[in-house]
Amino acid sequence: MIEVKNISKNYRIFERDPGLKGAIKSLFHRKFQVKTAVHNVSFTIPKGEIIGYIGSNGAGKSTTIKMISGILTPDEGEITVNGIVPYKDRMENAKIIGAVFGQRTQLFWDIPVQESLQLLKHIYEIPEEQYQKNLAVFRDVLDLDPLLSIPVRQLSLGQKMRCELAAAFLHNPSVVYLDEPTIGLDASVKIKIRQFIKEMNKRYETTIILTTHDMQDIEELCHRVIILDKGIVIYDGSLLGLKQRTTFNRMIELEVEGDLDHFPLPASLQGSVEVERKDDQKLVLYFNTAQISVAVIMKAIMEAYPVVDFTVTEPSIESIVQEIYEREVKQCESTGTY
Ligand SMILES: Nc1ncnc2c1ncn2[C@@H]1O[C@H](COP(=O)(O)OP(=O)(O)OP(=O)(O)O)[C@@H](O)[C@H]1O
Repeated sequence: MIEVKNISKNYRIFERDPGLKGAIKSLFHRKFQVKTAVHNVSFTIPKGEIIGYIGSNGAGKSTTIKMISGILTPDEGEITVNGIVPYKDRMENAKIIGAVFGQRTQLFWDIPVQESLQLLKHIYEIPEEQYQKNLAVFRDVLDLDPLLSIPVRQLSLGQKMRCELAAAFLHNPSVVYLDEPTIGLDASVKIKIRQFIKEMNKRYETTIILTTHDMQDIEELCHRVIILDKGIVIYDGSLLGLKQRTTFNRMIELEVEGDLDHFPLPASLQGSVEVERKDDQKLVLYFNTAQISVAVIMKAIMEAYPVVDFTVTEPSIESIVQEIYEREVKQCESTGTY
């Protein structure tokens, strides 16, 4: 269980005038700006939950993860991970957590993966039986066999990520932080990695905090999402609830035979749907199922248009998150708060 109560973190960014004169001056008068990366953030994550911690670049996601994993100390507020205060008891905390930080590696660059995993076994004092059992699962789900004898520096990005995940879960941590685990990977590796995360969560009830810009990761892995914007939590709730918050929760893409100019929107749909014209034959209708059903729209459409093809889809989470950001910005502008 992770409990985060009212944490804030500011960074001091030192400023220096250009040139030698500036360098000498800065030795005596250090000017700095204060940047608030995380402001008054609170949440609780029960054991075994996978949460998506999302937000735009610079929103404060990594800073939060660094505080929960004990790398940084919050300026204000409190954190406990399974009862341990991570930044006070780093050694104890390290035993119960695992982490994958996008571009960094915890494997040893020049030695074969298998030997890196052996070293981690000794560092974490993993019993032989547990090590062999976990390795067997990782070899199977992450398809590690062809990679074990290769030094990390010779692996591709996707191959390295599969090994990083094995390293992060090797000691059966109860909490794992995954920072962009699928960034830059091709579709088949992404699928494999998501399967692995699901499998670990199910098998060992591992609590997982996932930061990602890939909304497919969120769709497939998380029931709950926390959205951060400029260091502040702007949404904490279910993925379903997030989808329901959007103005339009469905869209129908439509292709007609002939020119759309000859077919005005049926009067019964006016006011209930928003229309986007793609080209002479293609149209997208946006609407909310709380106001009007797909069946009512389709009946009116079939009567009014010579329909060739149609699809009913949900808007992407990316567009929903974008809408929530924009709503937040407008609210801040109208109240004068930022
Ligand atoms: N070491 C640092 N010194 C000064 N400012 C920092 C430092 N680390 C982060 N920041 C600033 O704090 C803010 C939050 O950064 P953070 O890395 O937590 O965001 P993020 O949500 O993880 O972004 P991204 O999605 O780009 O990784 C940003 O404005 C960033 O410039």
